[in-house]
Formats: sequence, C-alpha cells, structure tokens
Amino acid sequence: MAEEPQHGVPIELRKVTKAFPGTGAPAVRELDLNIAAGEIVVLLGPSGCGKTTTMRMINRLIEPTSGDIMIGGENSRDIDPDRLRRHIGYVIQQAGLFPHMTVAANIAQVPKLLGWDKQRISDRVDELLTLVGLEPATFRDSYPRKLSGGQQQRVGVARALAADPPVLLMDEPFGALDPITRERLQDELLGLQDDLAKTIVFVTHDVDEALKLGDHIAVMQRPGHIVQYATPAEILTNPADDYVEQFLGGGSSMRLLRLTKVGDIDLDQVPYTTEDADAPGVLKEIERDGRGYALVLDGMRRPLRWVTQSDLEGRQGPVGEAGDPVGGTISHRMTLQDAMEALLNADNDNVPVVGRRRAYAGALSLSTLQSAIQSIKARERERRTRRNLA
Ligand SMILES: Nc1ncnc2c1ncn2[C@@H]1O[C@H](COP(=O)(O)OP(=O)(O)OP(=O)(O)O)[C@@H](O)[C@H]1O
Repeated sequence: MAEEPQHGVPIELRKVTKAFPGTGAPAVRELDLNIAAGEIVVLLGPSGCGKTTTMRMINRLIEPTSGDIMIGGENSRDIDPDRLRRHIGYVIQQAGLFPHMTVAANIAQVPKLLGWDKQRISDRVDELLTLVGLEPATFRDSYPRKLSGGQQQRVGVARALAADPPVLLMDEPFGALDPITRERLQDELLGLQDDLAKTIVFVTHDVDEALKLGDHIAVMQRPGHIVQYATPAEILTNPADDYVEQFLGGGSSMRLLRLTKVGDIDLDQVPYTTEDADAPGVLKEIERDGRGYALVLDGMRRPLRWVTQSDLEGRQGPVGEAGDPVGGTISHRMTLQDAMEALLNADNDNVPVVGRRRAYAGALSLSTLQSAIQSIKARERERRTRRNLA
C-alpha cells in the first residue's frame, strides 16, 4: 500500500538579497516572503524581475548574498545542499528530462540517490505515472522524445514528486505548452494538490495562470522586490498601485468570474415543491412569492420541471407532470464564467444550481451573477479598508 504523502512545510524568506557580481542593481533586494505550509504561492512579474533567482535561492542553486531562508523552521544555510535539493522537487519549463534515459529512469533519479531498492523504485515509478495520468505500461520504457510536450511535463512533475518532497518549486512549468494542454495541466496540478498539500512555489509571468493556481500571489517588480502579496481576489479587486493594475491589464471583473465558483456565492432561492404536492397549495405559494413559478424536485431533491402559475391554475390534486422540464442545471463547482455561458444559452432567465448528488442548491440568473461580482468587490474593498485602519 502507498504511504501517506508528506505534506508541505512553511518557507520564510527574511530580507533576502542577491547581487550577482559585476552587475548594477541587485537581482533580488531585501525580499521578505512568508509561505504557509501546503499553499501554492505564485511569483508573478515581468521578465527580469527576479522570480527565478528568488526560487533558486530556496533550493540553493543560487546562494543568497544576504538574508535568511527558513524551510520548515530550519535555516537553509544549515542544511547540506544535496540533502536540501532531495527534499525539494524542482520542475522547469520543457521538463528538462534527460533524453538518453527512459521515463522510468528519469523519475527514478532521486530515489536511486537515496539508495532505495529496485522493487521500491519500480513501484514508486508506476505509482507516480498513474498519479500524473500516464499509463505505466505504455510510458515506463519510453524515451522523452517520443512524448508530447504535455506528457513530458507530466513526467517532469512525477520526477519532482519521486521522493515525496514537502516542497515543490515550479519555474514556468507550463510555459511552452499550447493553451489547451496548459489549462489541462493546471487543472491536474490543482487536483493533485488537493491530495498532496505540498508547499509549492510557482513562477509565471502569465496573470491568468497566477490567478488560477495561487493561494497567494507575490507580484514582483524590477529590481527584485515584491509590490503586493495577497490572494487572487484581493489583487484583482484592490491592486496595490498603478504598476500592479497595469500588469493585470483590464478585465478584472471577467477574471473574477473565472476565479469564483458558483458554490461560493449567494444563490437565488426560488419556491420548490414535489410532484405529489397538492397543486392548489403550490399555486398559493407561487402567488405569495410573486415570481410566478416554482421548481419541482424529485425524491432525491433533483430538479425536474418548472411550473408556472398558469400551469397550476384550475388544477386539482397533485402537481404531477405539470410544467416544463428544466432545460439544464449548473453545478456548484462551475466557475461563474462557465455559469454565465450556460445562462446565456438557457431558455429560462433562471437556471437551477445543483450541489452534491445533483441535489437542488439554489438558482442562478444573470442579475444574481452581477450582484455576486459587485458584492465580492465591495467585500474586498471593505476588508482592505479595515486592514489599512488597523
Ligand atoms: N547568473 C547571473 N549573472 C548575472 N545576472 C543574472 C544572473 N542570473 C540572473 N541575472 C539577472 O538578474 C535579474 C533577475 O533575473 P531572473 O532570471 O531572476 O528574472 P525572472 O523574473 O525570472 O525573469 P524571466 O521571466 O525572464 O525568467 C535579471 O536582470 C538578470 O539579468
């Protein structure tokens, strides 16, 4: 049986500076950064702002000129660099796989260094390939050049995870992939992270990637400092200054739509009933509500039909099959953007939202969406004001 994965540890950078010899301004300047255990923190910024240098100081591929880096409470200066790097997985653009080694041999590198026996290594390789969505029998003995960019990147992630390190550093890992593969790998990374809860430092200059993946985002500016360190929603609704605002570009409301899940907002509550309910009673309730319709649910609370006032007028006995089938439903897991798409294509203004086991959870309309975005913005503004006053 597989062992429980090792969860992430906190990382703290204290006044970390890197000045490369013979250059002008330092590449990274007195950088403070606190990364909580199990979080994905994205370093976001334009080329040359010091993202890669910051990341490589964490695994000591680059030694800081001054300052301290604490990993799981230990000063990285006190950890042997080889031991440190075995406890920190590293994924780079285009995977950086060794072309003359099979996929299995690439993944097995660190376990081999750690002296694991053959059987343990082989089991681990298969487990990891499965974890990143590659069939072991097909891919184990392949050479990297036979693989697509996305598959190579998956192997890169498997290799970084091989010795189950608590920390992963990912430097533009999806930068060279086409947009569809890129999105898929981002989703898979988030899925993996749900189970693994590693501490991940992720470098990108792609705003949407940062907003999607980051629990927190550090927006960096040349030369080597952080302008804002906050959650994606906070950065979108309250950019710290003009630089951050410009870097984000326009469309912050659209981005909030992409970032927020239907389950995170207040849904509309419409009257609901069942097929065996008494029609005149339901009619009364519809009249009282004033909207003119109700939702009929089955025994498992799954939406079946919309019934309107006129469907029920004069009807005696149970509601039965009165009304029209609900065209479609919206899952509580959908982003607001996907929900908006569904609403624009729906026949009704209101679409039922379903949660676990497709049970009714509320309803959504374009105007509910609009007020949700407005209240997210207002909430973030309020939080910031409170913080500034504190
Ligand atoms: N080995 C080095 N020697 C001298 N200068 C360096 C070295 N590595 C990086 N730099 C400089 O440090 C600064 C920060 O570089 P870094 O690679 O960290 O930026 P970055 O934000 O990761 O950029 P990119 O997105 O282009 O990778 C740049 O001005 C770069 O030229």
